[in-house]
Amino acid sequence: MTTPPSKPARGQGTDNALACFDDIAAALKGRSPALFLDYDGTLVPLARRPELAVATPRLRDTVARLSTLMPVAVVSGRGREDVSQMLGVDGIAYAGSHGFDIRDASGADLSGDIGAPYRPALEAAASALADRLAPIAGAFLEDKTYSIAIHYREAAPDTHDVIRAAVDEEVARRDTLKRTGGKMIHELRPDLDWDKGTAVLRVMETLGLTPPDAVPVYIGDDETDEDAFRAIRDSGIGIKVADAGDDAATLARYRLGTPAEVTTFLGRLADYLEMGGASA
Ligand SMILES: O=P(O)(O)OC[C@H]1O[C@H](O[C@H]2O[C@H](CO)[C@@H](O)[C@H](O)[C@H]2O)[C@H](O)[C@@H](O)[C@@H]1O
Repeated sequence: MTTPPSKPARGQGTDNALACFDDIAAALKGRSPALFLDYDGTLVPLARRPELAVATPRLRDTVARLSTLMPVAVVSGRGREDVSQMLGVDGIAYAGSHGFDIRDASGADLSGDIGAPYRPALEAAASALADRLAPIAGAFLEDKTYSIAIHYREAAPDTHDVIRAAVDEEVARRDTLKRTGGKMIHELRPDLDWDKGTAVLRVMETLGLTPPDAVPVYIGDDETDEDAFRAIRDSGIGIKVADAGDDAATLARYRLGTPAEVTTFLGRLADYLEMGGASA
């Protein structure tokens, strides 16, 4: 009788990236790494509300240090300006609204107006949902220009079905939008084949970074980060932030347990690159 495979199968995501640092270093040897970082749940722990998820000075210093050693981009579901202010590191690329709004390290626009035609539908849906959810304590909307988050972390559990139903109804009324999920949020965004994976590839292409000479390293924790893990699966290194008890399947190859562990990993990567470890 064959034993059924244990749950984390797709990309594995079970090997700790710190424990396997030498393997990762070996994969970077003689190549040009580019670093892509999710924000919430990856660089900072999740908090009750978006504005409470603040970056530590140690994280900020480490990302700034890395930005002098290789291209760095933050790829977030947040609005681009919001996430750049929350992290507070200049001279790196920021992709906001799940990649619908990308600026490179010099501030040049890499996404064009791809999301602009969807803005009226997003506004109308946000307005309708704001009215419908107003009576539900703890539910609130976050407008990220090219996506709208509907937060329910602080709403009573017995309201979650009502919130989900309202979101689904407003999406169903607008065939240009779709709903995606997240950690205690629903997201409305343009119904386009465009996601964090597209954003990563766009940044790589713009920087002239072509695998296998270049190797993207992506660190993320959420279901929208799976799009990025998929995009770099054959060319790069995916690291999922999840504790040991999280057995959700992932396309990432490695795992880190917490945002604190991510900061430690990033510091170790900076040490390694500063010592010229990746040079051929
Ligand atoms: O792609 P990310 O950078 O990870 O952004 C994903 C969403 O993160 C934020 O929401 C999440 O973090 C909040 C603060 O910790 C938390 O309260 C919420 O429950 C989480 O879902 C952000 O507010 C969203 O806009 C992002 O899409």
